[in-house]
Amino acid sequence: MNIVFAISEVEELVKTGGLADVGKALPLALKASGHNVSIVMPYYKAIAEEYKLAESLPQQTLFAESQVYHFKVRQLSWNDITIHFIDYPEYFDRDGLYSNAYEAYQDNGERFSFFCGAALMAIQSLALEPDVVHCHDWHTAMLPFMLRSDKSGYFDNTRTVFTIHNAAFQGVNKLDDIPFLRHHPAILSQVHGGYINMLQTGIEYADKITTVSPNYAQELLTNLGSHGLHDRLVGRQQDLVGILNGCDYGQWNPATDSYLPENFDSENLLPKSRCKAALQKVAGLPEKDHVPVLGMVCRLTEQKGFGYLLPVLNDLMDHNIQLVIVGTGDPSVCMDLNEYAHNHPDQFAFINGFSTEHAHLVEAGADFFLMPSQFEPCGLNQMYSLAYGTIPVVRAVGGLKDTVYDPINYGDNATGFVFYEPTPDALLSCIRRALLFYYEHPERFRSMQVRGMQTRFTWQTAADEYSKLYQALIQ
Ligand SMILES: Nc1ncnc2c1ncn2[C@@H]1O[C@H](COP(=O)(O)OP(=O)(O)O[C@H]2O[C@H](CO)[C@@H](O)[C@H](O)[C@H]2O)[C@@H](O)[C@H]1O
Repeated sequence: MNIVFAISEVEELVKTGGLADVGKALPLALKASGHNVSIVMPYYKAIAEEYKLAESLPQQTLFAESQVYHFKVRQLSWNDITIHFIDYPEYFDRDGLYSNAYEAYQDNGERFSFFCGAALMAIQSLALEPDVVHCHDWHTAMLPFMLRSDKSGYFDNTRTVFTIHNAAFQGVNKLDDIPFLRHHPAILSQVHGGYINMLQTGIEYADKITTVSPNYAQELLTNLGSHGLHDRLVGRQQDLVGILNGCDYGQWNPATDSYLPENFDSENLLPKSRCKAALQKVAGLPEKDHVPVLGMVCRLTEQKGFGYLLPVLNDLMDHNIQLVIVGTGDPSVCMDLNEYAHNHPDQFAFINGFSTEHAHLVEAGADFFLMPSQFEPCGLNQMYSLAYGTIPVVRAVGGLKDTVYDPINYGDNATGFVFYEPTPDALLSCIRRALLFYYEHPERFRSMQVRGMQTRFTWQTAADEYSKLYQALIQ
C-alpha cells in the first residue's frame, strides 16, 4: 500500500516528545512490512539549518479567499523513506515548533491548518497516490476534513487514519484567527461559539481513529480520559482502536548504546553499576553504588504527575535514595525542582534541559524509573526502562497499565510497581514498596530486572496491526 504520514515530529529531525519517537519508528516498521511509506511534515527552522534540500516541485500556491500562500516542497531521502517538507518560512522558520520557550504561538491554528492544506496539495502535485493518509495529533487533525471536502476527485480512493497521541492537546482556536479556514465552504459545521476544536474535527472526519494503547482507547470513552471529547468518541467507538506503541530496540539497547560508558545485557548486569556511577557523576551526586537511584525523564507538565510528586519529595528525601529528574517545561515546576535540588544537593539532582544523552544515561544508570502520570496515552520511557533493567514505578493509567506488571497481581511474573490513586500518599507508598523489595529481596529484584529486559513490545507488532487496519479500510 501507499501510505503517507502527515506528522509534525520525526526523531532525528525534530523532537519535543513521544510523537517524534513514533514518527520515526512506525514508518520504518511499516516500510519493513513492505509498504511504500512517505512522510509529509513542516520544514522547521532546525531542519532547514541542518539540511540544505533541493526543491522537488515548482513553487506551489494555495488561495484562501483574499490570502495567497506561495510555498515550496523539499525532499529528503531518510532511512530509505522519502520525507516531503512543506517550506513556508513565515510559519515554520521559528525557534520553537509550537511555542517560544514560554508561550504557544498565537497563530498555531492557522499554521497547522495551512500545513494540512499544503500537505494535500503536495501529495497531489507529487502524484503520491496514497491509499491511506495517516495523520497524527491535532496538528494534522484538519487534514481528513479537507481531504473529504476536496472536489478534485484525486483523493476519491484515499482513506484517512487519525491517531490520537494525546487528547489533552486539542488545538482549540478561534475561527477568526485562522484565515486559511475562515472561508472554507464547509467550515461552519465545525465552529462552536466561534471556536474550532481541531482534534474533534479529526475524530469526526477520519475514516478510522486510533490511539496508542488499548487501555487509553477505553479511557477515551470517558469524560475524564478524553478531556471532554467522550461523546464524539463514543459516537465513533466502532472505528476507534487502541494499538500499543512499540519500543525501538535498535535505539534503546543497553548492549549497543553508544551514550553509555559501558554496555550491558540481561546476562551480565554488572556494567550497569558503571552506568549508575556515570549518572551520579553527571548529576553531581555522590557516587554510591548501594544507594538506589530513581530517575525520571519527561516534559515538565501536570500530565506527568508533578501535582502529587512534588508534595512527597521531602518524604522521599528521608529515605536513603537519590533522585535524578531530566526535563523541560512548566517554569513553576522548574523553580520547585531547582529549589529541592538546592536544598538536597546529595540526594536530588534536576537537569533542566532536553538531552538525549542524559535520557539514555538515566535509563541505564537508574535502579527505578518514575512515571507517576496523571494520564499517559502510551508512554515510552517505561518500555525503555524495562529494556535497560531499570524497574518502572508507574500509575495504572493508559499504556502504563498495559505494559507494567506489579507483583501484587503478577507475582513472580512482575516487571515493575504500579499504584492507582492520583495522590501523594498512593505514590509514596508505592515507591516505599519498591524500595523495600530492592533491599529485602535482592535476588527477586535481579530476576525482575532480567524479566523486564527480556520483555518485548515491538514496533513490528504495532505495524502489523496498523497494516490490518489499512487493509480493512481500502477493501
Ligand atoms: N528533557 C528530555 N530530554 C531528552 N529526552 C526527553 C526529555 N523529555 C522527554 N524526552 C523524551 O521524549 C519521549 C517522551 O515520550 P512519552 O511517550 O513518555 O511522552 P509524551 O507525553 O511526550 O508523548 C505522547 O505521545 C507518545 C507517543 O504516542 C505517548 O507514548 C505518550 O503517552 C503521549 O503523552 C521519550 O523518548 C523521552 O526520552
